[in-house]
Amino acid sequence: MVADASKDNEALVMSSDPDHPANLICELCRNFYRLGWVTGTGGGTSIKHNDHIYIAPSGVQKELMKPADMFVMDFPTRSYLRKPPVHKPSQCTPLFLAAFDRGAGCCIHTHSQWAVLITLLVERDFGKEACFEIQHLEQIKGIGKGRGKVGNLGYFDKLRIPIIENTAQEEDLTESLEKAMERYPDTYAVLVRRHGIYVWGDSVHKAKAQCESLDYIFQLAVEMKKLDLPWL
Ligand SMILES: CSCCC(=O)C(=O)COP(=O)(O)O
Ligand SMILES: [Zn+2]
Repeated sequence: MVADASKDNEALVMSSDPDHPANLICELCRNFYRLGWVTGTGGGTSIKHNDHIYIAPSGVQKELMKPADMFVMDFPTRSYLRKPPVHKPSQCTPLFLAAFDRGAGCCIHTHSQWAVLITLLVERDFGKEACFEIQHLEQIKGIGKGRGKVGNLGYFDKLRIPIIENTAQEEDLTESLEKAMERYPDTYAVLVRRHGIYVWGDSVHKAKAQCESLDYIFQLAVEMKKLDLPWL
């Protein structure tokens, strides 16, 4: 039986376990705010736990969220089990779902300035999907080889992160994000020009570690560009 979303269903989000997804999203977003990843209500995080998707509200200060603010969706039916009446679910929801459809357990969306700068440094190639490419950095080992593949990239592997063009509304990014995921089946991230990045992983731990590794690489790549050092 599917629960009635109009009822509070507080039990779905109230837990003393710090690893409960509703608690984790709040804790992660507080930390991401300090990194400049979810500034001014932008960005966010969603977690899939078994058949439940935990989604933050839209347009709220992500570092101030409480577990009771969380939406809970039933993944197989895409119906809401819990809808806090004062909010709408994140506009990023269809993009998070695209990652969950491909086996992710957590998806992080940041507005990191390093990610945005990378999208400005990689030229738009009309008719072709733009892609950030870099090689020979130790931190590349922080990124998985791809869905269904064991282990992480090696020092001599090339890291490729596709870049899609921004749209007026976040939801309208879904189609191009899905196309980029199909074109780059091994990627765990997609950059959005002049906007930010979506990063996912099999687990919360992996999504967070990959997001941190990528942000480090993007910052380094921007500094390398300033010094005229090659990425490849
Ligand atoms: C200044 S934020 C603009 C919307 C956006 O890009 C975003 O990531 C936030 O979406 P949400 O609906 O989760 O607030
Ligand atoms: Zn955004």
